[in-house]
Amino acid sequence: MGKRMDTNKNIVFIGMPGCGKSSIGKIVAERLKLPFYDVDEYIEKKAGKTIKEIFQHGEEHFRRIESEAIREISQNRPSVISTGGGAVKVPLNMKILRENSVIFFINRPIEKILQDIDISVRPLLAGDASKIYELYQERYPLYKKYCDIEVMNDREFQDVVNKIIRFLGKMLYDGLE
Ligand SMILES: Nc1ncnc2c1ncn2[C@@H]1O[C@H](COP(=O)(O)OP(=O)(O)O)[C@@H](O)[C@H]1O
Ligand SMILES: O=C(O)C1=C[C@@H](OP(=O)(O)O)[C@@H](O)[C@H](O)C1
Ligand SMILES: [Mg+2]
Repeated sequence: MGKRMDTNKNIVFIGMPGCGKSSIGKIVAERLKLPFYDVDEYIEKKAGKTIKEIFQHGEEHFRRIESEAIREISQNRPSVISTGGGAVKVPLNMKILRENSVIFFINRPIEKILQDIDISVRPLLAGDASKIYELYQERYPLYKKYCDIEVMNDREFQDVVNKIIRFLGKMLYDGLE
């Protein structure tokens, strides 16, 4: 039997923009009766601006604000945290999260993502949804590298959430290894 899971860990979701992190995170938090933080929402509330407006000052500017938000949110343990799709681009974000979290990679087929999302509110895809394929090539190795567990989101939300909760239960019992 492996090491027991520290029950004080955050539960973090990473994955492509539009893969379901915000929706799934919210349901998992409700089911586990834990506080829920969506990093993008937290940033918008704190800055009083939309993500799109913040991006007008450049991606680097957004990434700095995003890192600060991740650092602040990760201190409220235990919480459920849905990151933005690009959080994995900054190694320090992942160092902070890996110290005190269980990290789930939500993987959703790109075709399904393209069916659902409104690209106008996702600055990196604005004007050209096919950019998502390039993003996927670039980021897939990072999502794999930083996650503890990969979960496919190609069914109903409730099925995916049940799977995540079963994993967490198993971890509590057996540990991560
Ligand atoms: N399993 C699913 N079933 C139905 N719709 C889904 C599913 N997963 C994601 N979606 C839809 O995809 C869109 C993006 O989801 P969201 O939670 O905002 O993703 P993210 O936070 O990863 O960008 C939403 O409209 C959401 O309802
Ligand atoms: O992939 C990215 O770089 C981004 C994803 C967005 O979040 P979602 O993954 O929730 O769409 C948001 O943080 C911002 O537009 C940048
Ligand atoms: Mg989101």
